[in-house]
Amino acid sequence: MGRVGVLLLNLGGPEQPDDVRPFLFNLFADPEIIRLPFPWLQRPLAWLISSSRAKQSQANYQQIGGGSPLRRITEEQADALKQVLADKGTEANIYIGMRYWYPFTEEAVAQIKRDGVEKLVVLPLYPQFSISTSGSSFRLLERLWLEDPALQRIVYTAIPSWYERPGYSEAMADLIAQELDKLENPDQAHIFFSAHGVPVSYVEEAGDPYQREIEHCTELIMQSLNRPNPHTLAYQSRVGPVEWLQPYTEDAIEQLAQQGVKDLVVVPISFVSEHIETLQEIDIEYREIAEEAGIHGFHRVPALNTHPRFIADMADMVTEALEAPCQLFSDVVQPDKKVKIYPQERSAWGLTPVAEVWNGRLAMVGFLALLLELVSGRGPLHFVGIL
Ligand SMILES: C=CC1=C(C)c2cc3[nH]c(cc4nc(cc5[nH]c(cc1n2)c(C)c5CCC(=O)O)C(CCC(=O)O)=C4C)c(C)c3C=C
Ligand SMILES: [Fe+2]
Ligand SMILES: [Fe+2]
Repeated sequence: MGRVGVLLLNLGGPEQPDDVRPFLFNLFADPEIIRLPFPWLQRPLAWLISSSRAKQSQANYQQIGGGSPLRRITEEQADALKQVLADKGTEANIYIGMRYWYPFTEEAVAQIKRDGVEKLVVLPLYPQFSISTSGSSFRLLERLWLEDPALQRIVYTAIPSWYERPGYSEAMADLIAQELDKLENPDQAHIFFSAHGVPVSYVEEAGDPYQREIEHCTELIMQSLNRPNPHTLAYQSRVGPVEWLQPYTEDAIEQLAQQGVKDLVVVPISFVSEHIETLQEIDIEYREIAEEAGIHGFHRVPALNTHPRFIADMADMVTEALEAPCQLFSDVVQPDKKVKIYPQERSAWGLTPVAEVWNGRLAMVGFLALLLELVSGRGPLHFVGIL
């Protein structure tokens, strides 16, 4: 078959306090995370937001030991996957490509080239597709491939999302069942799926399939679980002033408290490893909200990490992908290609929706320029090298 590689894609996380600000800068400099009409504004804005957010974010990471455990857990997953693949007769090198921190995707791709990999499976560690996660990594890889003829010789296939695999929903159901069975009245507990949110505009304007996939995913897990418990889906980790997918996790918790729910079993479903948003946001912030609202039985289902059923399923997914027709980055970067990114209409004079959108954008640019100058003492023209 030739030399086989598996590239695991992930977000990355700061490993120590000093990493937090540059990590945040990398994240906000990504146009798939903040969608701006003017590319030149991306880096000044990323600098502004990362600078203003760094302190709070550092304090959050401090609550979980100072840094993210994401790299360590992803390396454990990679080792476990390599072993299970070898047991099945497939010798493969596993590479980790993080989007916003070490080991960066670019480093992983350079290593893949040095190792002479001939057949590559690109597997994002996000069960559901979002343009802000897997989509962003695929777009980066698409660019690296376009720029490098050596990479173009590698036969690769990219897996856009995989939450529908029975191995995944069974592993999730197993973890939920274990948590329920610790309770005095397991059937009365409310199962609370908390997915990472995205801005509504990603779904409604850019055609992100994320919300649809998350909703389908929770239904499949409930079917695998096959228990009578009521369940709710809500979205966490909102950032910034725009509207994100609703209901928001904090509001949904308060509503369930008002309905008299006593035991809440929280299931994080957008991600397969423990990270800041499970260990700090759910375990500390949302627990506090629940307790203040009167829910004293707050329980959290652990992330899959190296759950054997999950790792075995990942190994199956890799061997199946090696046999199946290849999916190129251009096929998976934006699944719903027919959707227009920005509202389009014929140009016309007057206060049309397009004019209103542009008025809003220009006002935002003016406001940000002012803010930038206030915080840094330097105007936006400095940042683009004009002054
Ligand atoms: C501002 C927009 C953001 C979007 C859209 C977004 C989508 C998104 N993110 C994850 C998973 C993770 N995000 C993590 C950290 C993180 N994400 C954002 C912003 C957006 N995410 C910020 C500002 C941060 C930094 C942390 C903070 O300051 O609050 C992480 C954590 C990595 C770690 O350090 O452990 C994960 C994981 C998904 C799945 C997703 C959309 C589907
Ligand atoms: Fe995020
Ligand atoms: Fe957060």
